Amino acid sequence: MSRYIREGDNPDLTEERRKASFDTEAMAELFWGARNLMRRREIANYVEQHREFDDPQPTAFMTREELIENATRKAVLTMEHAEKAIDITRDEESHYFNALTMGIDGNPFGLHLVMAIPTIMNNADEGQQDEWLPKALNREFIATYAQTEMGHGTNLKKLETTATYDPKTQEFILHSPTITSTKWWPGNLGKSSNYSVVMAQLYSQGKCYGAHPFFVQLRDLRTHKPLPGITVGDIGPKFGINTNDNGFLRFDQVRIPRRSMFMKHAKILPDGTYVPPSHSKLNYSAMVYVRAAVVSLMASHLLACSTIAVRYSCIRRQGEITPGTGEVKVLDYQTQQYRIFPQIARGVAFRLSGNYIIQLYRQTMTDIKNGDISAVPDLHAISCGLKAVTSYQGALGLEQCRMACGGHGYLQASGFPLQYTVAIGACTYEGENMVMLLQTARHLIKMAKAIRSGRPPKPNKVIDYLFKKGPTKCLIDQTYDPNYQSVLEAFEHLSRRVTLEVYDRLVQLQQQGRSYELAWNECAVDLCKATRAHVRTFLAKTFVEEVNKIADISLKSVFQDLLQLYLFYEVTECAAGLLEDGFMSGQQLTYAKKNVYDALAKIRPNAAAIVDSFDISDRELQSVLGRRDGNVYENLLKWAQMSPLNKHDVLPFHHKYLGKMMDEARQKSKL
Ligand SMILES: CCCCC/C=C\C/C=C\C/C=C\C/C=C\C/C=C/C(=O)SCCNC(=O)CCNC(=O)[C@H](O)C(C)(C)COP(=O)(O)OP(=O)(O)OC[C@H]1O[C@@H](n2cnc3c(N)ncnc32)[C@H](O)[C@@H]1OP(=O)(O)O
Ligand SMILES: Cc1cc2nc3c(=O)[nH]c(=O)nc-3n(C[C@H](O)[C@H](O)[C@H](O)COP(=O)(O)OP(=O)(O)OC[C@H]3O[C@@H](n4cnc5c(N)ncnc54)[C@H](O)[C@@H]3O)c2cc1C
Repeated sequence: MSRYIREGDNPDLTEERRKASFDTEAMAELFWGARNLMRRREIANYVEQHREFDDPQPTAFMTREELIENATRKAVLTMEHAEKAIDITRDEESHYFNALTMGIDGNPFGLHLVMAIPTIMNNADEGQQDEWLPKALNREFIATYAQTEMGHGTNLKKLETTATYDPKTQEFILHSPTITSTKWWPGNLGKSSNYSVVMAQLYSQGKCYGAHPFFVQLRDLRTHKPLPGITVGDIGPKFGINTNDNGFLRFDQVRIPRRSMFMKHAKILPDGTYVPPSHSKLNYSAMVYVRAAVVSLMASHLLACSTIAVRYSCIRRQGEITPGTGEVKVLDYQTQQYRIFPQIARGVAFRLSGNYIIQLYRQTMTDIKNGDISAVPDLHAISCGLKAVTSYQGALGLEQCRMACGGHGYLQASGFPLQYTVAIGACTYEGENMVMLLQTARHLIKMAKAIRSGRPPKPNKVIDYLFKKGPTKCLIDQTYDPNYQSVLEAFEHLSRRVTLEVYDRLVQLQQQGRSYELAWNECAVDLCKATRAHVRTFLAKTFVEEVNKIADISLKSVFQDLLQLYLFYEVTECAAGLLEDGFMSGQQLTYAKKNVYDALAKIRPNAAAIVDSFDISDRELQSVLGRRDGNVYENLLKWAQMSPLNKHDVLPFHHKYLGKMMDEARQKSKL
């Protein structure tokens, strides 16, 4: 019996769990890996046993100051408990523990862990690492990553903060020369951090060498007051992540020692001589890390929101399908399935590619340490495209889940506002999505040039297919092929065609006299399409490869249903492109649609068990609609009764305004 079934649960949800064709626990093991799943359970138990991690009230009812104080309290507790609760050397355990204890809306250590420590690990030289890393890991300071300025986020070449080297004192002078040079956005900068990685234009011997990272103390270690010459604060409430004190920062001729510059790659010698790095973008590795991590992060958001939507749709009865047979669970409507199940499938696809890209990141960082930088452009290209596509599709998917839950989906109690507002940040941070799509397109255009000139680069799993000659006509038909060769070939065909077409147009525009840059801008929409097609191909192939590795037949069959849905849903999404050149026929599109509908029907009886197997606890979901026990209605009422507005039957200012107005209106009407 499923470990998710307990006495007192909503019977509709129990009925769904009993219907499953597979063992939920075995599926959870397959999804997370046996060891990880066991550790997740142990960590979750640990947190449940320590009630001090509980929020004093739902965070939705807290003011911003209360939110930040609560997050800070829990962050300190988290660090105090970490060594007892988890193996701190295992990232998976840290991420899970942190998510359970601190939630997803931000915490004072967010940027310290995600960007500052990776920058120290990858950009500090040995001496600097010896000095900074133990203190960073030991929480002797909290650092953030200050790069974006009020005037520039994308175009790093135009950052205005300067770091001018003074050989006489062997110091850099940090300065913010204009209002637009104010650092703006860095997470945890406003109030929590006392150190920061600061990106500034490096000047030495009268020459500018471009943006470089510096490690800068911002606040006094004892009083926590900003150091002389430093102005720092919170940028105010935002669309979401209001638990995070995203900040602003200005420097007024602040002097820092020469060794504050990160010197693993580029260096300034004491006399001011600049030593360039082996690759000009090695200083950007923390950004590459977060871009890669976003893919898994989007998987987590999608799987959490589809868990909420599926569970709620199992207990929500509304309307009849066959008149007179009683109200159905809303999950029985095909439209509901069409809204929610593709989000599950995409979540799984993102999880699988997310694992791949993080491994590639780790391998590339190791290679760089050993002096091999050859994988840097490939990692950059695929991580930019994946970050952009998964954050965008993730955002759309979360919104579908919310809308699938009707009015209650619009409540903060649903958990959707928190998930959505956190998730959509990823469309912008770490490189705005259009900009990221265009970065991948740069790489694709190089590949197109190589194809046209008949000189393929050295073999590479991600782009090799571009150099293949695929079928000239789509081979999708009604026969079942577990390798989905014809679908993958269709995606490859679309990617290859769009890439080559936009390359040819770029060349043609230049032949007509446009500069490369102007031609590029005229082709930008299609360049983004090429990236999307390439990323779709990558996600799809990774999904197929991973499903083919599953040994257990009953579990494999569930994954195959999700894969079928994923692939044919993507075919329908890019149908215009496949039909445009006559590669796919209308009949084949009809087959694809039929495959989507068949997959929805196959997934339907397993849906509740599938989302259970993602093993997302109520503590993580923070959702009344997505509760494991399905007891939504009584808990919605309890939740509303906790609203601070309900502390008073009559609001203290009622008689001052509305009461007075109505009294006066009544008086007047009596006259
Ligand atoms: C369940 C799993 C949970 C896991 C949880 C784990 C971690 C948490 C994950 C998520 C984080 C959560 C919270 C954190 C939230 C927010 C943090 C946000 C932080 C930030 O936003 S920091 C600021 C980020 N800013 C940017 O991204 C700026 C974007 N701009 C750029 O990157 C670049 O300027 C540019 C647009 C890419 C262009 O670069 P530029 O310097 O102008 O160079 P060009 O001359 O145009 O290009 C030259 C050449 O270099 C290539 N290039 C560019 N960048 C890179 C790179 N990084 N690596 C390699 N190569 C690069 C470029 O493509 C060009 O190549 P060519 O060969 O074509 O010339
Ligand atoms: C939640 C959140 C957290 C953040 N955390 C941090 C942090 O910790 N540290 C930090 O340093 N920064 C942080 N940022 C800043 C973030 O990295 C930038 O906002 C982001 O890189 C985009 O830059 P921008 O805001 O200057 O947008 P702009 O570059 O001004 O972009 C505006 C619009 O112009 C378009 N555009 C710009 N350039 C191009 C181009 N070359 N081609 C085509 N279109 C273009 C974009 O599509 C975009 O829609 C954060 C931002 C957010 C929202």
